[in-house]
Amino acid sequence: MAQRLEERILEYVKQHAAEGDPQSVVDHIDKYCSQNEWAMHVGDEKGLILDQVVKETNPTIVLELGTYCGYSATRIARLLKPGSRLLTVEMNPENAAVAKQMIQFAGVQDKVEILEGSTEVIIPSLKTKYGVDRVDFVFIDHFSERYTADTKLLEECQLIKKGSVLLADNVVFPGAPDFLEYVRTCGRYDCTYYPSHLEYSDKLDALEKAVFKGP
Ligand SMILES: O=C(c1ccccc1)c1ccc(O)c(O)c1[N+](=O)[O-]
Ligand SMILES: [Mg+2]
Repeated sequence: MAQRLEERILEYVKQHAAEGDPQSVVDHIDKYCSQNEWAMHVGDEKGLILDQVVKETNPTIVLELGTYCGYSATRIARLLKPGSRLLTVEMNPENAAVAKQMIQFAGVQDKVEILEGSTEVIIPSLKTKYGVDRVDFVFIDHFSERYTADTKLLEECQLIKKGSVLLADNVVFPGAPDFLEYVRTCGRYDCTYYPSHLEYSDKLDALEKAVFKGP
């Protein structure tokens, strides 16, 4: 049996999901993590809200903060139009290695690039090192203590422009009170709150959408 939870999830997907089918990969991760071992993917309930916001945004360039095993990268990439790309940042190299294999198995590797490292280092390098001009959609799902600082960094680096959409996971559990305060009161975002539940749980959680109105 694989030593790490993330490797057990990948093994289950490889043995049971349909290779090249991102929906099958997503469904099997949800099945494993709801029936066998809890893990911190955005999950199926909040995932449907994520799908809806991605579809209404129809982004060309997506940035994800917090790859983990690649569940939401796979979930987002399956909805992206040809020629669009998703850059996802993961600071844990073991998780990045699992995510790389998960994304490859799902067949979305041509749309997804995993950037290993911390957000505070990678965000300022997106323009120079990764050829990014602006990001249309940002899924914020790493440690909630970094949500506000990284949002300010995206503004300062001029990576978000009028109309860019931020969608933050876990604004109720574990909670991101300073992020909610910031985006709701700084005057530069139109915010929408989506109440839901923590993945694979009946604990309350929510997503917050913050559409940038410009500097
Ligand atoms: O922080 C945790 C956490 C806290 C305590 C125990 C386990 C995980 C968490 C919980 C649910 C999430 O959806 C999520 O994205 C995270 N996270 O780390 O980014
Ligand atoms: Mg989360």
